[in-house]
Amino acid sequence: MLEVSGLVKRFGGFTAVNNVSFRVDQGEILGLIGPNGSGKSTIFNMLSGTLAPTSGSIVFDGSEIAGLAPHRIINSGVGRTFQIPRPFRRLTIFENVALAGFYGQGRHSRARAEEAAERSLAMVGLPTDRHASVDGLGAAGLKKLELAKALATAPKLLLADESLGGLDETEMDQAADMLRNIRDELGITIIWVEHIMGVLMRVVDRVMVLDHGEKISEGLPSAVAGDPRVIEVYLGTDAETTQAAAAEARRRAGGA
Ligand SMILES: Nc1ncnc2c1ncn2[C@@H]1O[C@H](COP(=O)(O)OP(=O)(O)OP(=O)(O)O)[C@@H](O)[C@H]1O
Repeated sequence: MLEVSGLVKRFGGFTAVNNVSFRVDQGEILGLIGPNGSGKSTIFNMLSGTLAPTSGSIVFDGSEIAGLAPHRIINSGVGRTFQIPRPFRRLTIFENVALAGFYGQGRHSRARAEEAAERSLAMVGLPTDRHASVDGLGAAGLKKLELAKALATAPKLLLADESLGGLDETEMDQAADMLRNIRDELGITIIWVEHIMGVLMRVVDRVMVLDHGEKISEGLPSAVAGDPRVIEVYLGTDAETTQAAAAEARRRAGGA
C-alpha cells in the first residue's frame, strides 16, 4: 500500500533523513522508533505533505504523492495525528471532529462529516453528544480527540505521531489497544511513531528503527529488540522495558 524509496530531506547543509526506504503492507501496523532528532517526525511530515522531500519517492496506493499539498494527500486517504494536540477550543468536541471530516474527506457534505464524527468519537470512546466541551479533556482525552479527527478523514493509512506522550501506564496500554482495534475493526493500515518502545513493541507487526536520519534496523519486534545496533542506540533509556515487551511479543506469537 505504501512504498517509500530513497527518501532524503536536507535542511540547508544538514541531512535530517538520509536515503530511507521502506514499505507498508495493507492491514499492517508498522512501528517507527528512534531517539530524539533521528528523523521520525520529518518522515511523517513528508508522508503527510507538510514537508516536500529533497529527493526520493512515496508511492501510496499506486500513485506518487511525494511533494503533494497536505489536503491532496489527506483526500487520497492518508490521515495523521499530531504529537501536540491543538484542537479549536471554541468548538465542541463533536464540532472539532466533524470539521476534520468535512475538509478531510474532501466531500464537503455536512451530513457525511457528522456521521463520520459520530463513528470516530464512538471508536475512540469520547462522548458523541454535540455539546461536550474540549475544556474537560485531559491528556488522554486530547489524544483520543486527535485520533478521532484523523479517523473522521476516512484514512486508509493512519500516521499516528507519538500517541502516548503525557499518558500514564494504564492510559498507554489503552491507547495501544485502541490503535490495534482501529486496525482490526476498520482495516486501517497504521504507521506509529513513538519514543516509548515498550508498549509499541507489544502491538506492532514490524518495527523500523532510525538513528541520525538513517534506517539502522527493521523487522519483527522480537528480532529488532535484540539487534545490537538498536540496543546501543537505546542503551540507558528504555532498553529493559523494550526487552520485556519483545519477550511478551514472542510469547504471544508462540501462543497464537
Ligand atoms: N525545519 C527544520 N529546520 C532545520 N532542522 C530541522 C527542521 N526540522 C527538523 N530538523 C532537524 O532534523 C532532525 C530530525 O528531526 P525530527 O523532528 O524529524 O526528529 P524526531 O526523530 O521526530 O525527534 P523527536 O523524537 O524529538 O520528535 C533534528 O536534528 C532536527 O533538529
